[in-house]
Amino acid sequence: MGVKGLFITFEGTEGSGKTTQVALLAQSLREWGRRVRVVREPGGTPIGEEIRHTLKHSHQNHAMAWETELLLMNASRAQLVREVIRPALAAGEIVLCDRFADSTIAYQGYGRGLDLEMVRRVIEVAVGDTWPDLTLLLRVPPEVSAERLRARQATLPFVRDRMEEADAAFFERVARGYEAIAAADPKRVRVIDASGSVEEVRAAIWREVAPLVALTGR
Ligand SMILES: Nc1ncnc2c1ncn2[C@@H]1O[C@H](COP(=O)(O)OP(=O)(O)O)[C@@H](O)[C@H]1O
Ligand SMILES: Cc1cn([C@H]2C[C@H](O)[C@@H](COP(=O)(O)OP(=O)(O)O)O2)c(=O)[nH]c1=O
Repeated sequence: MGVKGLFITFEGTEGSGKTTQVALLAQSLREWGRRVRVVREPGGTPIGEEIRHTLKHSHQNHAMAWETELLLMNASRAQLVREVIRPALAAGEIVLCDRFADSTIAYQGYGRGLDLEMVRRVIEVAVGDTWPDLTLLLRVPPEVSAERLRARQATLPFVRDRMEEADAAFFERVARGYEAIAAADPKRVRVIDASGSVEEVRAAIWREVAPLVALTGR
């Protein structure tokens, strides 16, 4: 039997540890002999990275409409799905994506307050039936992610930069959105307690991923 591709996405608020855990999971899977492709959103292709730049720097004029933001996120996604994700899956690779469609539902839908049905229709144009096999939602209390971001000395996330009323309420709505997404689709979306050490979180993720990988070959 041939080895089948697997599409795994990572979701969660800024500073929840997604980028750290994507890299660690990629390492574990490669040690297991699987071919792994790591991508991030927005971005992940030359066109997508240009769009990311636009999204990141348009805060300078505070002019971007939320619908524009929605469409740009999904323009980047449409390109990534067709240029990278589908070919990689067809070749039997495991694709790990640092944020995907659920980010749009959480940020543009719940966070910005755009109509959820409209948001879903736009996402559908971008992804078609290329939906993740598994989504790991890294859940941390807001004070933990804030502390991690301070430790990273991160520049503020660009969505927050562009938000004129950069308030905690926006991020509370995003977190609530993620909870609703997880509750609505518990089979695909697995909530990971990401407040522990890097190794603890890594082990919790591996417990979810290993059985799935074993099922898809090798
Ligand atoms: N479990 C953890 N405990 C403590 N610090 C962490 C943990 N996971 C990640 N970090 C650190 O927190 C910061 C944010 O992590 P990162 O992986 O970039 O998160 P995200 O991609 O979700 O924004 C980084 O400096 C990272 O080294
Ligand atoms: C993919 C995606 C990201 N975003 C936002 C979430 C983040 O604030 C930002 C991505 O910035 P990034 O620096 O990659 O965030 P992180 O540190 O969490 O990985 O874009 C959306 O609002 N909608 C989307 O569909």
